[in-house]
Amino acid sequence: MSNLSKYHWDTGNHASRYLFSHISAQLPEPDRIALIGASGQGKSTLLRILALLDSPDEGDLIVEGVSFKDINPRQWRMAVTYVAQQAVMLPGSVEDNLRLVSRLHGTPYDSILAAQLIKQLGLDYLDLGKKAADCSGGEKQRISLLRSLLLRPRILLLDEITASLDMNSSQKVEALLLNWHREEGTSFVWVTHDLEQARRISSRTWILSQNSLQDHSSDCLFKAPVAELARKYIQSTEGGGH
Ligand SMILES: Nc1ncnc2c1ncn2[C@@H]1O[C@H](COP(=O)(O)OP(=O)(O)OP(=O)(O)O)[C@@H](O)[C@H]1O
Repeated sequence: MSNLSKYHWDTGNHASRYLFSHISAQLPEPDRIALIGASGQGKSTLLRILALLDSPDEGDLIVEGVSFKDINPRQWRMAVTYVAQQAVMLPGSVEDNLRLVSRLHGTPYDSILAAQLIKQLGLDYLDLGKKAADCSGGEKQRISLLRSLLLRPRILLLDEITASLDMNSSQKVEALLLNWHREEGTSFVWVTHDLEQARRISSRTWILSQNSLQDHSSDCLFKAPVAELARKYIQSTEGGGH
């Protein structure tokens, strides 16, 4: 992304007209990014823009040399896939939900991969014929992740996807995604409020704060004294974008 900006809904009520302003970052090679920042800084909005579910007001997004302006958004979303915090289940069974992705994109349904992922995510007890709407929040979250992985995107945008999971399920998701990154070369940008999780899953950490984006090596960032880290993390609340 290059010089990306999003204006506030209502510029009149804010010190700045920007939710975030002229932010840039590159993924020169497959990478693991944690995206952190105080509530309301625009992390979800940024992920939604990266997936073309919302539009930037300024700037450009480029994947493999192609600007978002020159590509069909559906094709873009096959390569850059957003996994929402509140998983949305489509009508029908769990299996209908998993098959939907291939139906939509005209690709064959990889039932072997689906079975592997179901197991790795600890969902093998689940009856695939069960109505997806009747699943628990944590089950829906994992089904929605699985649905996205079946697309084999280049970049996964993960919005607090372990927020409603117990520790054991959360660890399974982390292990699966780290392994997926290693084996498939998929990059991810993972929004989390859990700094320990950010440290475990990322090689770089982006901090969205005071309308701008800081890019840190996670190794260096998480070696910093806690007070320094907390200052970097929360300075956004001290009269930044709001
Ligand atoms: N153009 C805009 N698009 C999206 N959100 C906007 C816009 N202008 C202002 N906002 C406000 O900015 C905030 C951005 O919310 P968003 O969910 O992106 O933040 P977040 O950093 O993900 O927060 P949280 O950590 O609480 O999930 C919201 O309060 C929203 O109403």
